[in-house]
Amino acid sequence: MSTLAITGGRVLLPDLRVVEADVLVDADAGEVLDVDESREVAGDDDLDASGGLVMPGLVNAHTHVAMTLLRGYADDKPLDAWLQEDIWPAEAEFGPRDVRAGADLGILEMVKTGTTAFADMYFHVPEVVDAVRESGVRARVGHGAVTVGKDDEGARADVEESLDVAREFQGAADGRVSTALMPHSLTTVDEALLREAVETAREEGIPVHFHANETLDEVDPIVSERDERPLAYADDVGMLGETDFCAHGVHVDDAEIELLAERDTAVVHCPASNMKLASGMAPVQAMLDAGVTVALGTDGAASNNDLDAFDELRDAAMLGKLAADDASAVPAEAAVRMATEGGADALGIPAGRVEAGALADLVVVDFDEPHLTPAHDPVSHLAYAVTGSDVRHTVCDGRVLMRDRQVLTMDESKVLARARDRARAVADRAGGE
Ligand SMILES: N[C@@H](CCSC[C@H]1O[C@@H](n2cnc3c(=O)[nH]cnc32)[C@H](O)[C@@H]1O)C(=O)O
Ligand SMILES: [Zn+2]
Repeated sequence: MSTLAITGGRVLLPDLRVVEADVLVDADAGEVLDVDESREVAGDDDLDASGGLVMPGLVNAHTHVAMTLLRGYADDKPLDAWLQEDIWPAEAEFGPRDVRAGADLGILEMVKTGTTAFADMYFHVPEVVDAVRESGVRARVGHGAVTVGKDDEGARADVEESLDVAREFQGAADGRVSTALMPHSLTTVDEALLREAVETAREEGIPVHFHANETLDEVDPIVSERDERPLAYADDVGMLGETDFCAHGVHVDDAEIELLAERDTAVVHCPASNMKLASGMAPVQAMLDAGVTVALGTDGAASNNDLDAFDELRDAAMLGKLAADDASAVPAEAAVRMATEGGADALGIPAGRVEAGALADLVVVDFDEPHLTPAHDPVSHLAYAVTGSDVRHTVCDGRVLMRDRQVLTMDESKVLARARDRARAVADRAGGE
């Protein structure tokens, strides 16, 4: 067994207490062996955490990672117009190599800003899997299926591709890749095809991930056509299981919140995307009060416009107060839990906590910075003052991916150059800016 010791720092424990301790990791099994307050650990390799805080790697539980190529491509529009007029025409120009370049760029950004696991809904998924494999991060991936605007054959093929991808890549990259059936949303996938695919997913034990109740433009037609709330429809289709997770949950009523809690279906809150597209404010404190598992997601880089999960943490704590009209809503501890164990729960991975037996998905945040001084309460800083650029080391599955801000598994300048070239060519083909 080879071991990694993370020494000299403080450690964020699962109960959110912060103690002086070293962390010993089994680098082969990718697991935390010990959190040692006596500071007597020694490992085959050592990461210096002095002046820093060892904490769980953040989980970005909803993104479209290759959309980094469209960062800043189209801003300042509502969801529907933004997707139809700008994003979908540009994405129609994406080939596999574009998705790979965008995925590499997004993963590089996430590793540098302390995210160790993410959920990704996109297309050309084999490219995303390769990017995950080579970079060393962890992800639950899926093919986003859309049937609107397609003929019967094309619609069925897209939904089948989503099932096929989920079957094929489950367990890839030494188990760091898991999968889900990913119907895009309740309004963009045909009902009969949706029911059939979800039934198959249930039989085969495949989780389901989808966009839900993001905007009123999406909720209102369902309510008027079906005379039921979107999540009642989703429940009837069978996509609110305990391994399932939906993104957004902005416009949910009390009965839908109850349903999510009863079914143990996680909601991925995406505050920056919801603000930028003016989608609305998710009732996060009400969901937490009802016992819903809430995770955090950046959504794609084109509606954020970065993949820094620490930004998301801060936005969640801020927007949660505004939504509840209560400054005590979504306190720092709740936001930190959403970004760590909430995300791990949504993705179904035993991470998000620094304790023996958990996955060794860890980051070290530098606290020796002007904007983090003094540190009366480190958890407050994590929610309100830390940014992704404060991350010193990133470890995933027991392997050091970034040491002293140097990413070891990717060639940073090459990734940036390739992404710039690919993004420019996509924009040219799409006739954009
Ligand atoms: N197979 C589909 C692709 C779906 S991938 C998932 C899609 O979600 C889109 N997307 C990104 N952000 C959001 C959002 O906030 N709400 C809904 N869709 C989004 C993204 O641009 C991407 O097209 C097709 O052939 O069109
Ligand atoms: Zn999305």
